[in-house]
Amino acid sequence: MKTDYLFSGLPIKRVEGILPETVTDLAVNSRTINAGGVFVCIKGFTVDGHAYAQKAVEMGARVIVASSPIDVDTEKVAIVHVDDTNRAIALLAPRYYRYPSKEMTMIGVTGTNGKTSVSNMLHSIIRHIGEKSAVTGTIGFDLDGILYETENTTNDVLTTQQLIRQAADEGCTTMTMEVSSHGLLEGRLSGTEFDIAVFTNLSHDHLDFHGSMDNYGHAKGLLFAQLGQDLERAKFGVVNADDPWGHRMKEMTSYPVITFAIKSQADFKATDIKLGVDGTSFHLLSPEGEFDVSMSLIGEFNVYNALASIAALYAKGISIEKIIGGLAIIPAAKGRMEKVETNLPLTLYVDYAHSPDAIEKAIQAVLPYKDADSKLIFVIGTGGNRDRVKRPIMAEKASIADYVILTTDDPRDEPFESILSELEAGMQHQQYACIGDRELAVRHAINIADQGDIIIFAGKGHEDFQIIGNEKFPHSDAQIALEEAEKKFRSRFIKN
Ligand SMILES: CC(=O)N[C@H]1[C@@H](OP(=O)(O)OP(=O)(O)OC[C@H]2O[C@@H](n3ccc(=O)[nH]c3=O)[C@H](O)[C@@H]2O)O[C@H](CO)[C@@H](O)[C@@H]1O[C@H](C)C(=O)N[C@@H](C)C(=O)N[C@H](CCC(=O)O)C(=O)O
Ligand SMILES: Nc1ncnc2c1ncn2[C@@H]1O[C@H](COP(=O)(O)OP(=O)(O)OP(=O)(O)O)[C@@H](O)[C@H]1O
Repeated sequence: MKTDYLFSGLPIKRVEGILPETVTDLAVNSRTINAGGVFVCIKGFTVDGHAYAQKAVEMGARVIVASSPIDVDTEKVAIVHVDDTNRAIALLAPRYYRYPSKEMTMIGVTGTNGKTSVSNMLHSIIRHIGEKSAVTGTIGFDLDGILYETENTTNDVLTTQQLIRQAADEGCTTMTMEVSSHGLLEGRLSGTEFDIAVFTNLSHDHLDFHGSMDNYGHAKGLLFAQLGQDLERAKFGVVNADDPWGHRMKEMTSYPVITFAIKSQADFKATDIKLGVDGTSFHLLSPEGEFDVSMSLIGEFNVYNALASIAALYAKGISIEKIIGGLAIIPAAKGRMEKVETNLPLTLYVDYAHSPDAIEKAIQAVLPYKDADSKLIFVIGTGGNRDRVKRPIMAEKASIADYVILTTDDPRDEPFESILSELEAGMQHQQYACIGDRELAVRHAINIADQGDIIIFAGKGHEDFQIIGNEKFPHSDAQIALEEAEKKFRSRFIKN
């Protein structure tokens, strides 16, 4: 790319050395920059990228963008001095990738719970009707059926633009992105033009980062504010009218807002909801008339997720018949109330609930189907060195289950004892155990289970690791549970 073009529009304080005519890469990581590239030094939470400028030069960088003094040989490399490198990369990244979000319908999904579930519903339905689609989020980057690992739910601004470019070049008509409040506040979405912004709900989470619910809600609202003011373009907000924050989101955009709800008046409303053990059906009231909807996903929370998806795809211009045709056949997102296949006499679910509201919703999804003489066992852990205020509230919600096993979910550097005692403070009954080692906690759940019991392993979802210290160790709730259950139940209950 022509260097002049890349840097036009960037407020530059001064340039040292000679800028090359063209550059071949744009990077924020000295370890992966290609020769001939521009390295932007980012001050992170852990290290300062300015310390890696020399390494980037050794890798072949031709230009360094910096906001602090750096020690490199300006015979070999040009230094572009700016005030703020975070703002610089936010301007450079979309330009370098040629503003790719303008080439597709971009859908952003935000909210405390349901982002992954709704994003994957949208992606699956779009693919079902025969269009190419991409989605990024907690599970990774799914480029029309091929999954790539990513670091964050909402990636850094450079990765984001690179993934959008990949999706556009692949011919995707739509890209759906899970939008985290961290991502919005840190400007990771700069240069991403969304067409549809979806808000699922807001409840207690991440208060260690945001400080208050008001700040947290405001951060989510940035997605709606960032729809912009170019009212010539057809853009839409989609909000949950049953959530008090739905109205606040509506105030943050000038674009039309479509509402969905179960309890309140809304454009898309579910009535006559039938929650089954193997699926859900409801009657849909919509601006296009009434429809019967059925799907294999369980729990009332998935009715909300389905309504959000129907409203967003309606905003994109897809017919409601086609949308509900797709909904009828889609599987649960990986690790979201996902049933573990087994012919042993137990029902096992792996779930990603790690906020108080999600815990309550996950338990309520199965409680009605439990036999009177069987138990619902709930295994729940929380992360170390993160939001401590939510711990007792998580245990309080988990107490709806008959038996609760309190454990850890990425303890990091925090001792098991402090995590467990803060969880334990919220327990509402005595039927529980505290077991810090998650593997032992999963085995204990199987060992206290009787035939016919239901166990939900919550918090890890799709993840196949446990972070202890700074290291990721392989860990799968489903695999450990099946192994233990085979030992315990196979000989006892399965004849032949
Ligand atoms: C606290 C936080 O936001 N951390 C993010 C941040 O990491 P960091 O600031 O520690 O980065 P750093 O290691 O200091 O590096 C600074 C710079 O030096 C560069 N560097 C570093 C080393 C080197 O050898 N060479 C080099 O050039 C790095 O590439 C980077 O440009 O920048 C990284 C790259 O973009 C992110 O992956 C990382 O997210 C971490 C993994 C994280 O846990 N973030 C959480 C708080 C988060 O953002 N979560 C939300 C989801 C929340 C939800 O559940 O809803 C999310 O969107 O993921
Ligand atoms: N609409 C919803 N309302 C409340 N709880 C939900 C909803 N959808 C899913 N859940 C519960 O929350 C858990 C997490 O769901 P999901 O991964 O879709 O949310 P998320 O917003 O992507 O979460 P995260 O930000 O942690 O990745 C699920 O496993 C389920 O237990």
